[in-house]
Amino acid sequence: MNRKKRILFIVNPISGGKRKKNFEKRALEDLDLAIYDAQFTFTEYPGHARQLGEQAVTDGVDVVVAVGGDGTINEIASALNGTDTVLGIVPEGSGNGLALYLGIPLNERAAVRRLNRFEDMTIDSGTINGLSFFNVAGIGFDASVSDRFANDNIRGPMGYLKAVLSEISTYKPKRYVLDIDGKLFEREAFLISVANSPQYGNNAYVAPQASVTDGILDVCIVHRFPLYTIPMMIFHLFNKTADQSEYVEIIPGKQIRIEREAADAVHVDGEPKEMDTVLSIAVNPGTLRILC
Ligand SMILES: Nc1ncnc2c1ncn2[C@@H]1O[C@H](COP(=O)(O)OP(=O)(O)OP(=O)(O)O)[C@@H](O)[C@H]1O
Repeated sequence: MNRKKRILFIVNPISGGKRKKNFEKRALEDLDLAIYDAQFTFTEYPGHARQLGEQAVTDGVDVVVAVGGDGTINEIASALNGTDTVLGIVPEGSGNGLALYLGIPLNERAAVRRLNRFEDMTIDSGTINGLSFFNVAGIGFDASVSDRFANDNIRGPMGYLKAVLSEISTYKPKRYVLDIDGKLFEREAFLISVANSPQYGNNAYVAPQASVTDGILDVCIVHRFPLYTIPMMIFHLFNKTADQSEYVEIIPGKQIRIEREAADAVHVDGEPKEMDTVLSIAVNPGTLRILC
């Protein structure tokens, strides 16, 4: 008989603006305890999920479930990346980009029941100046929005809407020099996103053709656009047609170097990080096992 799999749920008590009290009790109603031995823990501070994930790998836990958004997933996936430990997701974030792309239900009970299938796939990851990302990393307007969102007290999709509206009228495009697999591009850009998976979250598709299993990152450059085109830009974003906009250029690549005018914020799966002028980005094919 197969031994039961050890599964650890790491719950972020602030993601998505939901406290997740009694998560353990609810999850145990839906988890198949014939296949899983379950444990639960809550994060207490930023960075804690990564530490708990590293400990779980050391302890030989089979599945570590991120109960949170893309930031929580990033921390745990960074700990599991390159190991045999499998990531599970119960989406409880504000954007839930990776979960939406993988078709993981946003309903908590349905997401827990999905874990019982134990169907896994192996996905690519990216690195940006040594930090791993699994969904999307970006600079320019993107990073300013995630910085503002992180410092605000409203989470959930409304928090993102507020951050976008506060930034959009004042944000000025900046100049960048990009080297994508040896080809040079000089661009003035509103934002540059480097996408492993196609959407930021909330079904906003920045790079509709991106795939987490193709060994390639999609570099999405959004050029300066007139303010009157904003409704059209938003339409493209939510209609999976960003690649058809005249203001958007998408270049696939594996090794990417971006030089900026100054050190500034970068977002890594939606979490703002301060980084140097030069950004070195690469794809790492097939590094993370994930339940889908
Ligand atoms: N106990 C805690 N107190 C404060 N912050 C925490 C705690 N635990 C984790 N965090 C931080 O919470 C932040 C937000 O988490 P997460 O990204 O999962 O949710 P979200 O931003 O609401 O959703 P999404 O990323 O899907 O938009 C992360 O930066 C994480 O490090």
